[in-house]
Amino acid sequence: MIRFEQVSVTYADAPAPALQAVDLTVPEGELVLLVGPSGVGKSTLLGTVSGLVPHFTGGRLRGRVTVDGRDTRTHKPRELADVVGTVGQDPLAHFVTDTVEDELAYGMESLGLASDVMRRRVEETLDLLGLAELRDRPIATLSGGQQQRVAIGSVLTPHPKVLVLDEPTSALDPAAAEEVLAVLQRLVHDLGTTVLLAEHRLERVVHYADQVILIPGPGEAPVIGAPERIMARSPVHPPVVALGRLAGWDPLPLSVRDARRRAGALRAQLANTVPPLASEPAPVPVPPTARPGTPRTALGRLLHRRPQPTPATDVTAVTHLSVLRGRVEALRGIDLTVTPGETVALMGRNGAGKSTLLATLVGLVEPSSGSVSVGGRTPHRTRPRELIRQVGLVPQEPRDLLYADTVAAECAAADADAGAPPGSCRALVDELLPHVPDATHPRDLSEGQRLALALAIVLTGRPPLLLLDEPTRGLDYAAKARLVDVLRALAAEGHAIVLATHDVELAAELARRVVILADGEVVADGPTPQVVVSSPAFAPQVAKILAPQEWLTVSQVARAMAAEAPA
Ligand SMILES: Nc1ncnc2c1ncn2[C@@H]1O[C@H](COP(=O)(O)OP(=O)(O)OP(=O)(O)O)[C@@H](O)[C@H]1O
Ligand SMILES: Nc1ncnc2c1ncn2[C@@H]1O[C@H](COP(=O)(O)OP(=O)(O)OP(=O)(O)O)[C@@H](O)[C@H]1O
Repeated sequence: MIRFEQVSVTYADAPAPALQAVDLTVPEGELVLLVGPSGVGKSTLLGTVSGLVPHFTGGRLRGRVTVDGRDTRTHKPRELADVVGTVGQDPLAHFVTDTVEDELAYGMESLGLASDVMRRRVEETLDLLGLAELRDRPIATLSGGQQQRVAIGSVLTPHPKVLVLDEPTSALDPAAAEEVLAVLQRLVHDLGTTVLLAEHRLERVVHYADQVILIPGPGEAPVIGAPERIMARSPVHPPVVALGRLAGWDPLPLSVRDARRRAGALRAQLANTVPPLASEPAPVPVPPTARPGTPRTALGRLLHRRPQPTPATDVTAVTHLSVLRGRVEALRGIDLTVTPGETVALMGRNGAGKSTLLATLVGLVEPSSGSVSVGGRTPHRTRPRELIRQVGLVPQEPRDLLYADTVAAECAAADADAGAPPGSCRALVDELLPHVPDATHPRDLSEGQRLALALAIVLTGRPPLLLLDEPTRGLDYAAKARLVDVLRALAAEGHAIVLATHDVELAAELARRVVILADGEVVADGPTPQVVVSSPAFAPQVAKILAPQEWLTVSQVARAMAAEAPA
């Protein structure tokens, strides 16, 4: 259905091709998963199928890509629209109408479908993706995950033969991600649709794939094959595969169910070992601003070189907080206290109120009742200049924080805003991610680079309370591990960290405490193992495989096995 013949793509002014020597075929009626580390050209490959590369991105495409026999270079994306449905990494940028229902109908209208067909498909899709209650809502008022569902729904309604999806579950809660993948699988099985999708969170998708395409590194030729065969050698792989490799399981399991069947011996081996703490060292009961002594980490030293802001009181406290957004009661009666050095994961389904809670802590949203105190101040009544020394938010879309034309200008502005010496923000960017060029427009950075820049800008103010909204969207496993190191270092320096996330693996790795929101209320709040191990939605893969034992991550198991091994 999709054929790549000797395809290479070189963007304007790029020193090397973003994609090289791609020669493969995606058969009709299969779900094919595209994997590889960040920046190897996955989005570029998907773009050549929908025609966005090179028609919209510029650059030079060599070789030939055909979809259902049509050459994507000679057909404009518009002329491929009846065959290919595409969801990009940033759905918000591609919405064309204002409300949910209109957006679902738009693609069909452009293709001139009969109105009774359109009506039926809109209803079907609203149900399929759990959007019925939101049908009249302006898209701009939806939560991140709700918007992503609309974007997926809008490409399903025209029933294209081919679906091309770039990280379609990145903003979805775990249950919604499973539902969307089940829908895609149904289209593949029942309608013979061909699906090509790129995803970083392989734990969510690999067991649905008929085949996997791996691009192992920049400029390297892709390989395609059965998921088990590719996962056995892939540098990016989900925890279930990492555990399988560690335990020497052959064949390698791809699903929790297969792994549980093989895990008897490992469970017995670990039965008498108490899982070491997966997360950061014990909380430091002193706020970062008042902490004496020499910081232990490079990042800590970097942060400490800067002038100390006024000492803040230690805790963040939210009491009986309720928030109204439009007519939606987004938060109801929330009580929450966060102490210095604590890392808290805020989880819950799409629309549960996580982003709203973070927005309230930085004063972007006013409580309708109850109170919020951050460093002794009430956020929405505090001047921004003063507040950035108490609390910083890295938003779900880091782009929302970036205004300047270059990385250098962003950093200079951040230094000035925070009253930090020139060069402070830039040094932080380098620490987080080397080789981010000064002169690049933030728009042209990769997802991971943009996140590093946003994080550095926020950290320049050295806020004792750091908030991150879905910080692992678009990050590969290596970048995620770096982010974990950085956040652990910050927690060790006494920063309090609250992260809203759907990434159960990140929460298991990083957070000592998990708070679960449902429909605007706190429904669970406790130590990570206790909250997540028995939860089908929020348990990480290792917990599901080794339950009822309370192991959360592969690194915990690896440490325990190493400690047991004879010297
Ligand atoms: N429009 C563009 N102009 C110039 N360079 C680009 C453009 N889009 C992507 N690139 C560069 O091409 C390379 C491949 O990018 P691409 O987005 O395809 O990678 P990816 O594998 O999808 O990465 P990620 O997993 O981070 O999304 C990167 O080095 C990127 O900076
Ligand atoms: N401006 C607004 N007007 C009306 N409703 C809104 C507005 N902003 C948010 N909401 C609603 O408030 C609820 C909470 O949204 P919020 O963004 O806090 O959820 P979330 O838990 O962060 O979701 P996600 O996981 O999808 O990011 C959702 O039902 C959302 O649709």
